[in-house]
Amino acid sequence: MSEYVLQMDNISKFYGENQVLKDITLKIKPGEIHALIGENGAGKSTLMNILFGMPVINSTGGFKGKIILDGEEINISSPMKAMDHGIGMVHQEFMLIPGFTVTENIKLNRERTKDNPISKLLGPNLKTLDTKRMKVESQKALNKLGMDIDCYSKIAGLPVGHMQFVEIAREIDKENLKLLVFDEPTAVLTETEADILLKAMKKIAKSGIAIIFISHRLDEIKEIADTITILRDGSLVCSDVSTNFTTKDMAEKMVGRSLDISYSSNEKKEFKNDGVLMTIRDLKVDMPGEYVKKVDLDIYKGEILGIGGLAGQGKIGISNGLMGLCHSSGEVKFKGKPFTLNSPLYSLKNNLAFVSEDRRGVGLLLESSIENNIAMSAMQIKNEFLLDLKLFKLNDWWGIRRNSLKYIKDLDIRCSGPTQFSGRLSGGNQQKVCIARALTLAPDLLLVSEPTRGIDIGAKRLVLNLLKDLNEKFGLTIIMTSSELAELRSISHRIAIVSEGQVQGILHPDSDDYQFGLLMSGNSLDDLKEIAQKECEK
Ligand SMILES: Nc1ncnc2c1ncn2[C@@H]1O[C@H](COP(=O)(O)OP(=O)(O)OP(=O)(O)O)[C@@H](O)[C@H]1O
Repeated sequence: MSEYVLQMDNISKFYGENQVLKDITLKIKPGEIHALIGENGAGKSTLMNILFGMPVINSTGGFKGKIILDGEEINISSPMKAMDHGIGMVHQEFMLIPGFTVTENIKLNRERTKDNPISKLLGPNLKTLDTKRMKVESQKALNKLGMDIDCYSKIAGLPVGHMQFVEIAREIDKENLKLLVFDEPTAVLTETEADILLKAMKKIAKSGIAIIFISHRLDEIKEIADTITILRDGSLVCSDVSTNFTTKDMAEKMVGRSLDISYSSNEKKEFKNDGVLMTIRDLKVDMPGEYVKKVDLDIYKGEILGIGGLAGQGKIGISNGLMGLCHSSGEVKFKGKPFTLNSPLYSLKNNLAFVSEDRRGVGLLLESSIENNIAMSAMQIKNEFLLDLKLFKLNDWWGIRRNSLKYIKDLDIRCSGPTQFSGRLSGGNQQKVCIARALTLAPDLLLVSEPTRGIDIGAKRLVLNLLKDLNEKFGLTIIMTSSELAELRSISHRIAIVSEGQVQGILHPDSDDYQFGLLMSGNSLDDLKEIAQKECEK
């Protein structure tokens, strides 16, 4: 019996001329949580795609090196083969079928069936689906993760956090599972959900299943990983037990230079108040899992308004409602004029731009180039990057190229060039393309939802600094929704906390942690004052 459940020996991979993995060796013991970290584009997903036999590997010339499972060299030519070998993968982007229920997704291709009179007569192909048993088993898998999700709900419409748990439940429901790969599982989760997941991962590892854990959240890696392997530009930087790293060490080894990883609060959080840009009254948004029940807010011209709160409380719904992506009602005024809800086109034409938390669903054309993706909305909405030749219009390729090169540089989009397909970028770099597209619209109000999700620690700072610069230099008004309070605090002028579909209160970013915590758990500003008064009297 081998000491390692998995060995990947001397793995190298080229995409065309570009060598994205250089002689990587990875060794994983049973029951170990092995973190794989590196900047966006370092090669983590490619290494895991090789392990999982993803078609993109074979169709681009295969790879060099050996994969050894339980001491035996194996050939993983497809994801099906990987699953047969007991390798499971929770993908960075969801692989769920939206029109199917939670149970149907968990049990897909592994359905339980039972006999009926016809199947008894004519053979097992005519057996009936055993929905009851499938539901019980799916529920059990979800319970193991500490999640209470209705197994009969359709996937479409579930909050992204819940979708993530369904993906994981599907994997742990498999009987021969030996190794489970988590590719940024907490990127779409709130802090509370992430805590639940980390605990569940520890439980899964304790049962003897090895875990490869890819994450950009270094604190959680420090918390649960036994071993850490760091990749940089396709090369292995080091691999060691986690107790030998501090969070700062990890960050510096990832980027190859010393790095200040603390979020500094915005030095001067004063903005020039040029009046109200948008008033929102009695906003209701019908976003499943993120219902907005009654929101009243004033957005000041030139401010960065942070919106925080726990998952499922409605913070995500506000931007999706204003952008017309979910049915909403209420009275909204923009620049003093009534603003029409429920029309994405109207919102875009009226100079709102949105970077969605769901970059694949609402975001990118994956089979189109980076430069097209960046220019697309401005072409469609504002007729930009088009040469008007009276009878017809031509794409202004030079303008499109120049614009994309600017954002590739400003946002440090790691790519082979502006013509690379967006679908072939790493997840974090896709997020940067979404941001570039929104900025190309030169909006009056930019709504960004979880803008640094899936982005590495160096790039995170870059994106936040960019938002801050746009605000300070050009007076751009920004609404940033985020699950990370530290991130909200670092650039927002005010932070609205949403709980139970309502804004519970608006705090200054330097307010104490406990004040944010109390608002998040449904207390009002009056409750806060009362609690503070009682503390004083003690
Ligand atoms: N299908 C593809 N064709 C060409 N190049 C690709 C393809 N997929 C990935 N790449 C390139 O391979 C490199 C490694 O990408 P990979 O997705 O493995 O990075 P990553 O470390 O997982 O990044 P992230 O943290 O952003 O997910 C990147 O330069 C990327 O542009």
